[in-house]
Amino acid sequence: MDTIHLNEWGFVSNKPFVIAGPCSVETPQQLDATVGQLVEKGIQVIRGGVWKPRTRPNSFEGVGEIALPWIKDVKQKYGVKFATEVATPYHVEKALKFGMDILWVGARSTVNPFTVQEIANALKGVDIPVLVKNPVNPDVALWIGALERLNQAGIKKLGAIHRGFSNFNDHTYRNSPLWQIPLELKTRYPYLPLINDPSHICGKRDLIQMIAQMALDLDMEGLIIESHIRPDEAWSDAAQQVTPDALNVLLSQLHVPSPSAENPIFKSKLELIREQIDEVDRALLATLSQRMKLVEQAGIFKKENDVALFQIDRWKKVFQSRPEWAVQMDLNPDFIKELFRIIHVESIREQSKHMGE
Ligand SMILES: O=C(O)C(=O)C[C@]1(C(=O)O)C=C[C@@H](O)C=C1
Repeated sequence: MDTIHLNEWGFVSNKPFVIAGPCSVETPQQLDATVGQLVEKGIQVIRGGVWKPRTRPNSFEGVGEIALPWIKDVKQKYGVKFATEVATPYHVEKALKFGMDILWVGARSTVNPFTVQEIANALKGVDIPVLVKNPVNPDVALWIGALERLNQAGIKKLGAIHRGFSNFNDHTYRNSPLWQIPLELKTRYPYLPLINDPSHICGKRDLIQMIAQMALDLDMEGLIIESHIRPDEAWSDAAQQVTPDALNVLLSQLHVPSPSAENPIFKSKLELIREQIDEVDRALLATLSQRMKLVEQAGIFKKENDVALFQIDRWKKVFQSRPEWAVQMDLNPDFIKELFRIIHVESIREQSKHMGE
């Protein structure tokens, strides 16, 4: 993708790049008071939903385009940049007409290539930063596809927002963070700015600090956080919004690690540790290879005796004992469970190679 780095967007200097503001623009008074306080705390880029895609009908779906002149007014009054969500070409047209500075594509739009393409077409020839939220489902290809569509339409100031993924039974998060997905995106596109949205991941304000810190520890470039003058009275997402004061405290407590250290002592020590990791990984692979050879032998033996490959009783024992062993060795049992699940699939795949012989 042919993109322009965040530092060259013209208004981003600090790390993290912070976008804050209400979930929804509600009234001119709410907007003015919230933006006024945020500006006092040093926030220069405001977010605010005008059109809100809601899961259920009859929920508050944003005040709509009547908010656009209010936004124009606060932009002028406070000298801030403003970001909002667009989901249709009509939204794009209206947002551009009222001088919106940043647009974002929401998670429910990112899942639909037709919608993304329509938005991209409406943005042809426009030089505006566009941020693409991850799709609601953990599909990195769909996320990349949406970014590519916008990029091919000529949007170069492009960024991604990690807002978490829909889940069924996660009682901790509103949207599970599944950090491996944004990390995969970052691995493939290291220069694409990645902005974390702890408000939508958490769904409640007390976890925001922890998620925001995690995002910075993973070297994400920015944060988009919902802030409202009176969060409990907010017309949408009340539980996850924080006051501008609380936001200020939260931001001041965040620590921004440097992406890599130039200090030569640090570098040589890390190099030493990495050499040891290389050695251990080699031993790990040798052990895995040894295990696979035994599995292969077991497979041939089972085939000779016309016994099924999948041995449920044995497998249950393996699957139960390894996480127990893991605890004794200070390893996370859930990780080991997952690892052995993958190993078992590979064992069966390896053994089934011999089935036709
Ligand atoms: O014990 C066996 O029968 C094996 O083939 C080994 C193994 C394993 O990977 O541990 C593989 C497949 C079976 O379902 C159970 C266990």
